[in-house]
Amino acid sequence: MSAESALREQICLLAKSLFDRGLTHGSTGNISARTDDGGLLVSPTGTSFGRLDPGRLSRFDPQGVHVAGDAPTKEMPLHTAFYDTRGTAGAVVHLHSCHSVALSMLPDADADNFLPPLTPYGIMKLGKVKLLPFFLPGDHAMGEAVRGLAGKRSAVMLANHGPVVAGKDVEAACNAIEELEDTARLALMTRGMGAQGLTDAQVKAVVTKFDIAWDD
Ligand SMILES: O=C(CO)COP(=O)(O)O
Ligand SMILES: [Zn+2]
Repeated sequence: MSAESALREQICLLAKSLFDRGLTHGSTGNISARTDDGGLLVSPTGTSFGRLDPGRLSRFDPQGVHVAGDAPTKEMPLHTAFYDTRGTAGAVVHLHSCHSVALSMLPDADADNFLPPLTPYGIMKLGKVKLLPFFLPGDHAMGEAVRGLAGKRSAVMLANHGPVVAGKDVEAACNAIEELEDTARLALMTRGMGAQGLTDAQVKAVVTKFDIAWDD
C-alpha cells in the first residue's frame, strides 16, 4: 500500500472511531492531513465522520490547488491557518463535541486558558487552549483569528461550536482533541463540587518536565 493510501485509510479509521464514540455527530467536524509531497488530504464538505470514503477525500497539491476528490470542508481557511502558522502541523481535526461546547457557553469561561488544569495529559497534549468567539460556520474570519495567534497555540475552542486541534500527525491530533473533550467533561462533572485541580506548582512541574509552551 502506498504512503498516501495508508494515510487515507488512517484518516477514515480515526474519524470513524471519533464518530462511534460520540465525539462528533451527524455530518459535523472535519479533518485534514499533510501528504508526503506537501499537499493535503481533507474530509469533503457535508460528509459524516462515520462514513468517510478514503477514495473520495479532497486532495490538494502543495500549492493549495484542489486537484482530486470531492469538494473540501467549508472550514478550509481554519485548517490552512494552522498549517501556515505552525510548521510542525501534520494534521488538523475539528469536532462538534458536546462537553467542550457546553463549557464554552458558561459565563466564566476563561478565554486565554479555556480548560482548567485538572490532569497532566490535558496540559501535555494541548498546552493552553484559546477560546475564540462565535463565528458563522465557514467564516474566513476564523482562519484570521487562528493566524492572529501566530502559531503559539495548537488548540482553539470555537465558542458555541467546537474544538480545533493541530498535531504532528493524524494520531497526535486525534489524541489531543480527545483530551480536550475529556478535560471539558471532567470540568463540567466536578463543577461546583470544590474539586481540587492541579496547583500552580504541579502545572509548572508538568510544563517543565514535558517541555510544554505555557507562557504565551
Ligand atoms: O463542522 C463543520 C462546519 O464547522 C462541518 O462542515 P463541513 O461539512 O463543510 O466540513
Ligand atoms: Zn464545525
